Parts: sequence; C-alpha cells; structure tokens
Amino acid sequence: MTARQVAVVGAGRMGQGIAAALAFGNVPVAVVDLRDRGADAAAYLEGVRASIRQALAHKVTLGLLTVEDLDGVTALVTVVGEVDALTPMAAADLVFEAVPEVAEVKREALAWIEAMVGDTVPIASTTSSFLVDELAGALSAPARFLNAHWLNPADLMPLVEVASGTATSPGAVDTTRELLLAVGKVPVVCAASPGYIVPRLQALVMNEAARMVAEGVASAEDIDTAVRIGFGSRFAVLGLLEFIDWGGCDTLFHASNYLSRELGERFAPAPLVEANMTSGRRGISDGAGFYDFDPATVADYRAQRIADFARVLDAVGRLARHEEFSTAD
Ligand SMILES: NC(=O)C1=CN([C@@H]2O[C@H](COP(=O)(O)OP(=O)(O)OC[C@H]3O[C@@H](n4cnc5c(N)ncnc54)[C@H](O)[C@@H]3O)[C@@H](O)[C@H]2O)C=CC1
Ligand SMILES: O=C(O)[C@@H](O)C(=O)[C@H](O)[C@@H](O)CO
Repeated sequence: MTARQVAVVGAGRMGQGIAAALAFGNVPVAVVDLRDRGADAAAYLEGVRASIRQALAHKVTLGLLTVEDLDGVTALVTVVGEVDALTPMAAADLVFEAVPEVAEVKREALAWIEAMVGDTVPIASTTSSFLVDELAGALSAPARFLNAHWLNPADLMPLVEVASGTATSPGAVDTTRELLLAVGKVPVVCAASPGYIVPRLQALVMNEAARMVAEGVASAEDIDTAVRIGFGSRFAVLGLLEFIDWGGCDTLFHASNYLSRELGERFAPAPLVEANMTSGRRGISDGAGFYDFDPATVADYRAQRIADFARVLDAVGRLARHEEFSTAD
C-alpha cells in the first residue's frame, strides 16, 4: 500500500523538516503538536507554519521549486494542535512520530498515535538512538511499528535509515520505503542496532575530531577543512567499504595496527578486515574484497568513479584545471 496522506506528530526541527520533505514530494501532510501550550498554542502553530513555508520558499531561491508551485506545495501542509488532530490522524495512512528524544515522552506519544489511527496504519518513530523494541511496548499492535531515522535537515538530506523491531511486519517497512522513494528519499534498511548506520559512524569521527582539537593536532578550522575537502568529497563518491577495496585491506590492516599501538585500542583493525586480507580479498588488486571486481570492467568502473569525483569537486569549487596554473618562464 502506498501512503497518500501522512501525519507527523511533533512540530520541532525534524517534524517540520519531514513535513516540508513530504509536501515538496506532493504528499499531503498534517503536522500535529501534542504539547499543551495553553494561551500560546495559536502563536506556536503559526510559527511552525511560517517556518515550513520559509523552508519551502528557500527551495524557490535554490531553483528547486518554481514560485508558481510554492503556494500549492505549502497548502499540502496543515498544522494543528491536539484538539484538532482527530480528522487528520484518522485520514493518515502513515504516521511519523517526531517528539523529543525522551523514552517516556515517545511512549506516551506512540500510545496516543495508535489510538488515533486505523488498525494497520504504520507508525514510524524518528528516534536517533532508541531501538524499535525499546519503544514497541507502548503499542498494542507492534507489527505496525518501525523506525525511520531521517537525517537533519530532513527536507534536503536524501538518506533515511529504516529499521525494524522483532515484531515489525514486512508490510509496514514496505509502505514506509515506498513513501520515502515516492518523495525522492533514499531509504536504506538496517538492523535495529544502536546508532543505525550514520550516527554510529559519525559519532566515531566526530569524537575523534574533538580529541584532535584537545591534543593540539590541528585547529578546529583546519580539521573541518580537511573533512570538507578531503574526507567529505571522497566519501560523497566512494562508500567506506568501497574505499577499503580501493586502498587495499592490507593497507588498512597495517595502518590500524600502527594507530592502535600509538593512539589506542579503538583503532584496532576489524576482524573482517583481517579476514579479507588473509583470504585473498584485499580489494581491487585481488579482484574481490567487500565487493567483487570483474577484470573485464574494472577499468571502466574506476574511470566512472574518477568522473564522479570530478563532478563532486567541481560542485564544491575545488576541481583544479590545468589552465589555472601559470607556466614556468
Ligand atoms: N535534531 C536532529 O538533528 C535529529 C533528531 N532526530 C530525532 O527526531 C526526533 C525529534 O527531534 P527534534 O525535532 O530535533 O526535536 P525538537 O525538540 O526540535 O522537536 C520536538 C517537538 O516536540 C514538542 N514537545 C516537547 N515536549 C513534548 C511532549 N512532552 N510531548 C509532545 N511533544 C513535545 C516540542 O515542543 C517540539 O515541537 C527525536 O527523536 C530526535 O532524536 C533524528 C535525526 C536528527
Ligand atoms: O545525522 C543526523 O542528522 C542525525 O543522525 C543526528 O544528528 C543525530 O541526532 C545523531 O547523530 C546524534 O548524535
């Protein structure tokens, strides 16, 4: 089943971003604020509407949406408080929960959502840390429950990490994936494992960057320049595991042993890195690694990736052209 009408419960940074992403993809969406705001409620809801409109208007400035379409897209978003939530919740065929990252608050919101929607409507949390099974107890029908971890800013970042719990039905995952694909997102399905994919990876490098500042290895500015120009542009093209295959598992294995001796156990080579090295799967040079490389097409594959690099570097204004360099007198 493809979701054609969505509700987002939670009207903060992520709730607004998700709503903007859905409307941008032509999907009607109701944003529901569950917090009791007393006399401030109307002003809060108006602020949320204005902020979503501003995010969509920014897309006009960026050339991603025509000015003629702005009003129509904005009109796909309704923003309501709990008192007016009955109709949009009953109409929703998928719900994203985006309340604060506090287990009790999430459980309360999930129980409320379940009571408001149809029996089989999938409910996706957007939690960036809790596992599906840790929250599923809030629902009487956990088969409909999963997590969809959007990246921030949700209206722009294409990746959404979709994770199931032990009770999640394949149908709930399929409906969520279909919706995400329909609005131009790139869903990846992963196990309900702490940190999913991106938060787990980035927690390691973000903490390492902070350690480097504390150790005086480099300034925050220089580390961030290195990340933007080196690390970031490279990994916009090559996946981490793909790059292991490019550089060779043996290179990573030896470097990791050296770093773990010098800097600490956290740099020790992963067992799979060692296993690939010793089983003749060092990467492109062996014709196999995390990926298999067909000798007949590997040259084309490399040329394609180099062309991809050039495009990414050009987009960030860092592609060197020969004509820029002065000739020796
Ligand atoms: N901020 C980020 O960069 C990312 C956040 N997430 C996840 O998205 C979810 C939402 O996070 P944000 O949008 O950043 O939070 P936020 O704080 O910006 O928004 C939460 C919304 O819930 C409301 N709220 C506060 N207390 C409440 C309560 N007791 N009951 C109901 N609503 C309440 C807030 O007023 C606000 O409207 C969290 O689970 C977070 O882990 C996921 C990816 C990135
Ligand atoms: O990458 C993202 O947008 C999110 O995963 C977050 O920033 C999370 O809140 C997470 O990484 C917490 O550290």
